[in-house]
Amino acid sequence: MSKLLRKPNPKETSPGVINVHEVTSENSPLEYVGFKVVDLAPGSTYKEELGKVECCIVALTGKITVSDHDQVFENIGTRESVFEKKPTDSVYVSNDRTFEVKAVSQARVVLCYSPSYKQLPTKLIKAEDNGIEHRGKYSNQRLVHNILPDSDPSANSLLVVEVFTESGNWSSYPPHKHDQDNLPDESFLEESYYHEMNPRQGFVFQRVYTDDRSLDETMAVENGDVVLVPAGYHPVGVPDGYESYYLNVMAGPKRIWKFHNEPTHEWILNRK
Ligand SMILES: O=C(O)C[C@@H](O)[C@H](O)C(=O)CO
Repeated sequence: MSKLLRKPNPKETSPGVINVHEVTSENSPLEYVGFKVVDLAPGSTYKEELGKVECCIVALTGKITVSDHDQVFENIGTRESVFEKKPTDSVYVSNDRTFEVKAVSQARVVLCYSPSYKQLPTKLIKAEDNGIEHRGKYSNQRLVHNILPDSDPSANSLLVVEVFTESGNWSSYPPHKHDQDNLPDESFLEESYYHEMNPRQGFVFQRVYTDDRSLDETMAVENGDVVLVPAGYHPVGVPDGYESYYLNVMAGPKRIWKFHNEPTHEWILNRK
C-alpha cells in the first residue's frame, strides 16, 4: 500500500460539515505542509482556532463567507467546477487567529496550513489577483493559477498554486525536485497534491522518486485523491481523453520556490 497516496475519507464533523481529507504532521511524513478538504452543505459553518499555524482558505467550488472575527468576506468563490478553469477567491489567515467559513451554496473548501510564528494581516486573495501562466510546449502544456506565490509576501511559509493539464499532456515535468535547503541552487519545500479529473472517472499517474531511489512510488491517482511529496521528483502524466486539475501546497524552512530539474531529462525544455 502506498504511503504517499490518500483516498477521500469523508467524515461528518458537525451538521453539514464533511471532512474529506486531513493531512497533518501526526498522520503523514510532512512537517511543514498540512492540508484539509472540507465539504459544506448550504448554511453550514466550519470553525477553527489556529495555533502556531497559518492557513490559506481556498474556495475551491461553491460560494462561502469567511470571517476572522475582525473582517468578513462575503459570498466569495467563483466557480461550480474547477474545470471552468477560472481562478477562485482565497483568504489568508495568520497564526493564533480564529476563523469561520459559512457555506452560501454547496461548497468544497481547501484549507492549506504551515507552521507560523509571526502574525500577519488577514488578506482576501481575489480571483483577479491570481497570476496566470501558460507553461510548456508540445505535450508538456499546462495552465497555472498562482494563488500565493513566493513573490507575494502575504504569508510566512505557505505557497499555493493550482495547475490544469490538458488531455495527453504532462506537468510537473520534466521532473523537478525541491528537497535540499541549498539556496541559491535549490530550496527545501514539502508539497501536497489534491487531484481532480474531468470526466471524473479519469485517472492520472504520478511518480515520486529521489535520486538514490530510496523513495520511488508510481501511483494511479483518481478523482479527489491527495498525493504527498515529502521529497523527490514528482511528475504527473495525464491519459488521452481526460483533463487534470491539481492544487499544490508547498512549505519549508524558507519561503522560496527554487527547484532542480533532473539533469537527464532537462533536454525536454530545450527542444525547438
Ligand atoms: O509547472 C507545473 O507543471 C506545475 C509544477 O511546477 C507544480 O506546481 C510543482 O511541482 C511545484 O513544485
